Amino acid sequence: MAGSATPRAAEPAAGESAGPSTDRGVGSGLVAVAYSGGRDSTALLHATTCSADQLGLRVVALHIHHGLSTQADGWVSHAQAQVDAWAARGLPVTLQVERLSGQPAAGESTEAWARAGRHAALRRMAEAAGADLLLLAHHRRDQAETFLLQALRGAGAAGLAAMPKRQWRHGLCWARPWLDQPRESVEAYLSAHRLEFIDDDSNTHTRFARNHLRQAVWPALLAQAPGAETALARAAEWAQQAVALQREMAEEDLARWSDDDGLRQAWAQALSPARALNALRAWLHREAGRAAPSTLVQRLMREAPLAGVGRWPFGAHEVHLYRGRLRVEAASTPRAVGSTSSGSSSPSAPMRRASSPLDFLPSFPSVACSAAPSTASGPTARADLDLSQPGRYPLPDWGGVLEVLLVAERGVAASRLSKVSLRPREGGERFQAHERGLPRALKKCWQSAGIAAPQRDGPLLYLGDTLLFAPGLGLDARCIDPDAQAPVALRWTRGPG
Ligand SMILES: Nc1ncnc2c1ncn2[C@@H]1O[C@H](COP(=O)(O)OP(=O)(O)OP(=O)(O)O)[C@@H](O)[C@H]1O
Repeated sequence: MAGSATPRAAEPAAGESAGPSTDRGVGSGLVAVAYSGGRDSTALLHATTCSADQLGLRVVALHIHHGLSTQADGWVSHAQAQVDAWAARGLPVTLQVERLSGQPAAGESTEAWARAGRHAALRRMAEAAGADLLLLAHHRRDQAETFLLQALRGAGAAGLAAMPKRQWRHGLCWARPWLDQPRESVEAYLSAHRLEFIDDDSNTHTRFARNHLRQAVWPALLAQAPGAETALARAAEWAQQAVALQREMAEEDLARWSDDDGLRQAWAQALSPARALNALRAWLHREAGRAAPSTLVQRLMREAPLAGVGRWPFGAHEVHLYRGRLRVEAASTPRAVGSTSSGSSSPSAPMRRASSPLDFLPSFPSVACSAAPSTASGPTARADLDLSQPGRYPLPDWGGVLEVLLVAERGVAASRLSKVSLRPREGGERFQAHERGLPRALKKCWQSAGIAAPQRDGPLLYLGDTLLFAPGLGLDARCIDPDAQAPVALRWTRGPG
């Protein structure tokens, strides 16, 4: 494309080996181009139209009027005049315009609102026109900027992957044929063809992060590191490859650990922490149709593997844990905040009725199973127990089952549990919920965690004289060993073992 009169840039769009996707788009005989009237999309529309002419295809230019700028009507007129002029010269191009209605909600960024509205409108218009290939004029600088902006927001691999070259969404292939092209090539093409374009005043408005980056940060960066654009765009490609791998891995793991009934709770124990996290994130996305906030993902990783039942808010949805499976369901009211870790049904968890408390038991793989100590003589007596092997420990005298579960983090070394004392509550005990917190009265901890009296009903576990575990609350943070080789956690469930 650079400086040449040949509309080479459109060739990738029409003939690039994008597999059946691109072939199908061109096969419909119609190519759609998202045309703002600005520098880049003017060049792309021209190049595509010239290529289409040679290939016997038609082009529809799609222009979105965002209703944000007082100049937007003028941009529509410019776009129409440009397309009419090319059509008058016999080029196979027409224009479609759609005006967005509404405005950003309170607190919503104008840029994000405009992007979402524009994308929805482009999709509608391409579909109505009968095109299944839509070209966007992003180039390498745009890709580098997107990577940088995502990095500054602390994005993960998916965000750093920036924009894909092509992507099928709802039967439409969104393609960016110039994503590898430097901005200078687009400029050279414009001047070689003496093309006129609109200079959008919002591009000089530093209110938007991207524009600020373009005007203030980018020139300084290029002065220091001339190869920054290429390097950042390449980094985005690495991230795309990482994301593709993550997807493949998640598909494999979810095929094994999830089905129509939800995600099996044992997924977290069965997979490595990074893989379990990846599968969870993909599953939440699949179930809710949108990415889950990382706070929720982290929380589920921490709490869901150990909870008996639970609910975690997720926007208009809730993640429910019931009978060893996680499910994403529509949020119900009143909403319970947080999860419960007891195996008994709690008043705040009105899920499907369970015929017995055992129905709430998740199906963790038990590595070992040992019986209650023969010395146990009732819930009021003290007893020692060897809990150094993961597994289920039915304690009929206490009216429930203790489980030792392998966990990825926030556990205690199993080897420390060869002599654990079981004691009834005597009053005055202090429990520490968080590593950075302080020990507080056990009763207060139960109250603030919303643990109802029946769920507290079980043995307190001690290592020597140090409180190790309390029913409904889990491990005392003072016993958690961040460097434990095979960390385990404990869970108490009332009901017959
Ligand atoms: N109002 C619009 N109508 C149709 N397509 C648009 C519109 N705004 C942007 N696009 C499409 O999205 C691409 C990226 O837009 P963006 O505003 O991020 O970049 P840009 O560098 O300002 O692009 P341009 O120079 O083409 O306006 C554009 O090149 C164009 O293909």
